[in-house]
Amino acid sequence: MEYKKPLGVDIDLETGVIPGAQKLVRRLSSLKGYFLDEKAYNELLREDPVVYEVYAIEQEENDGDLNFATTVLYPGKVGKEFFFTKGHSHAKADRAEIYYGIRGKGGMLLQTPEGKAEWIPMGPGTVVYVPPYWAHRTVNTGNEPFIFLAVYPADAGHDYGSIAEKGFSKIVIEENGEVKVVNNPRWKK
Ligand SMILES: O=C(CO)[C@@H](O)[C@H](O)[C@H](O)COP(=O)(O)O
Ligand SMILES: [Fe+2]
Repeated sequence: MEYKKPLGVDIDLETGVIPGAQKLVRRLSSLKGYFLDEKAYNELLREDPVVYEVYAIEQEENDGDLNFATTVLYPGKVGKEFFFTKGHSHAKADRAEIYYGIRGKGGMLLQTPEGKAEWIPMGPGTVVYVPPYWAHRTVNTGNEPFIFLAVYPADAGHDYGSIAEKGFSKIVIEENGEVKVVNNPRWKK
C-alpha cells in the first residue's frame, strides 16, 4: 500500500491565504446575471472588482478523501444586494460540507432542491454544517473581508447550473442601514 503524505499548513488569518494552495479569482464579470439590479451591476462592471478569491488544496476525486479551501469574500454591494459567492450544490449531491468562520461578518444561504431556503449568520469561530443536498452560498454583510474555511469530500464536485439559472429563493440586502434576508422577487420554482 502506498500512503499519501500528511500535510500541515498555517492559514494566514488576516488574509485567508493558504501557502501552496491553488488560487482562484472571481471578478464581478464572472457573476453576470446573478445580481438583481442590472443597472447597478453594469455600472460597477467598469471597475470589475474582485468579489472573491478561493485558496484550495484539492486531492484526486476519490471516495473518502477530503479537500479544503479558504474563501476571501470582499465587502461590497450591487445595488442593495451584498457581494456573494456564486453558490452551488455538489455534483454528487449527497456530499455534505463543513464551513468555519475565520474573519469578518457574513452568513450562508442554504437551499433544498425544492427551494426552501435558510440563512445562517457567520462570524469568526462559527461552524456551519451543510447537510447533503443543500445548495449553499456565502454572503459578506460587513465592511471587511469575510474569510472562512470549507472542508468537503474530494469527490463532491460543484454543480453551478441550477443556482446560475434560478438563484436562491431569498436574497440578502441592506435596507435603512440594516441587513435583511427577504424573498427574491425574481424567484420562480
Ligand atoms: O463550498 C465550497 C466547496 O464545496 C467552497 O469552497 C466554495 O467553492 C467557495 O466558497 C466558492 O464558492 P462557489 O463559487 O464555488 O459557489
Ligand atoms: Fe460546497
